[in-house]
Amino acid sequence: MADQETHRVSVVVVPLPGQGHLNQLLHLSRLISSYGVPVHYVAPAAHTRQAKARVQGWDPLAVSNIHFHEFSLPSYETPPPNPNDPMKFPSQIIPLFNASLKLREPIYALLRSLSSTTRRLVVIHDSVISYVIQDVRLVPNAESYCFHSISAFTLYASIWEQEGKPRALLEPELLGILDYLPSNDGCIPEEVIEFVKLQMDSMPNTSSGNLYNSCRAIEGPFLDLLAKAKHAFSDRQWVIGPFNPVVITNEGKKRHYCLDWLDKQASNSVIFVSFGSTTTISDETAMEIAIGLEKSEQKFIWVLRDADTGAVFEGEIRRVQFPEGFEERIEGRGIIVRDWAPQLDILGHSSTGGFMSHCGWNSCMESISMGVPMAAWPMHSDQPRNAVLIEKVHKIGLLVRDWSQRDELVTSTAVENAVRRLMDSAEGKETRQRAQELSKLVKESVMEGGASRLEMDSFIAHIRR
Ligand SMILES: O=c1ccn([C@@H]2O[C@H](COP(=O)(O)OP(=O)(O)O[C@H]3O[C@H](CO)[C@@H](O)[C@H](O)[C@H]3O)[C@@H](O)[C@H]2O)c(=O)[nH]1
Repeated sequence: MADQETHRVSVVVVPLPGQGHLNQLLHLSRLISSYGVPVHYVAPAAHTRQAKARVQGWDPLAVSNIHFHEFSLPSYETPPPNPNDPMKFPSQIIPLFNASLKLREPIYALLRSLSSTTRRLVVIHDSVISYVIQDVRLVPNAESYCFHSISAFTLYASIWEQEGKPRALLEPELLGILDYLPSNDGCIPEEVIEFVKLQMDSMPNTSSGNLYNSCRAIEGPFLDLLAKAKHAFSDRQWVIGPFNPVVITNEGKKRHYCLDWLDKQASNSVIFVSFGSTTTISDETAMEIAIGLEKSEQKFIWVLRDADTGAVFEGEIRRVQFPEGFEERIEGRGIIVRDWAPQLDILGHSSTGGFMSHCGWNSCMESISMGVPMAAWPMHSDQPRNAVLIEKVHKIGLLVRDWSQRDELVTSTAVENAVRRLMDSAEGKETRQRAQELSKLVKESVMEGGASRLEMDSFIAHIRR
């Protein structure tokens, strides 16, 4: 797809420096660069390194037209996560988010210098870091697009609530879904609500459109509602997900040992248990998961790592004490990974038949793309609402624990039951079948002529106009 006219447009992407955000915009950079458009990826140095080291399914070093701009930040506190905090939001990274606001000036300087090298400068920024790109309005040939890192369903639900839950214009089926909305209590601390508000207030009122890492096959009705809703100062939208590759090529990359283990397991026989990059569970909960997995008698890969800190490559790996003899008893049946695991590769492996997840939006999109049904255990942020999309809307997962019971300990019996239901029951089989059907539609949507591919083509044509 090489382009003769790459000099006509350059793209700058600005993620929030957290894994779930860095990852999506790095995948999007790959998609845009595949049209021959140069992309400038802007983040603090450690977080650029993080994004590149962790991305799966392709090699960012092999793509010559993604340029990484690594900025330094003023020093900020990097406390460890607190496993016993009942609020599971990763408060330890708030100092990093606040320090990132200092990127406003260097980003403005970068935009000014790139502005003279291109006819049009396109800035794609995460909605929750709008503050740092607000000077885009001072760059005459620049225009900005807002990327939403969460599901359209969750975004629409919050707009609907802010508007006082109007019912008049909504189809009964959609109202039925919105009526399931779990409370936002316990999702996000006050400090982060204030941080997000600052970002919304900084959003350029000249924003040229909204970009979603979603797919009409997954969230069509909610994307239509968002197109009509007055938010983010623009009614233009492009729905171009999944950003993650749906076919994985890891040529040349060292293979993780758990993939070799998966090669030896039967199709759909392994449950993958992982709670993303922002959740730290208590020793007590880890103990319940251990006992539950053992009692379920199912094969598993369990990623037992603490959430990232603000200094992503520093900090100790916590070791949880397991029940006596646990690790010997599960040998051959289960693997515990204590560091970063190749989640996309694991979900794409034919032996993986279920995913116990916190329902971060990346995890949902990756699981849906790969056709893996979920056992939803939302922890914070948008996750309880994403779980509604998984469990109620598409019926491609079940709940480990309802959000209304978030203050109670999830027992080993609850874990065992969820694992058995998903991996070893008629209900689990039907759930997996639905997940595989949805995956097929999602994969088709990013192929030539598919809905997401056409919208991506249209976005590229629009920025090259
Ligand atoms: O050992 C690991 C752990 C995580 N991942 C990857 O890390 C990403 C995690 O992203 P996500 O599933 O979205 O979870 P969080 O890291 O918790 O993401 C934050 O950001 C998301 C996007 O805004 C939100 O939806 C979440 O609620 C929020 O917690 C995914 O791509 C995973 O594949 C790995 O590859 N290996």
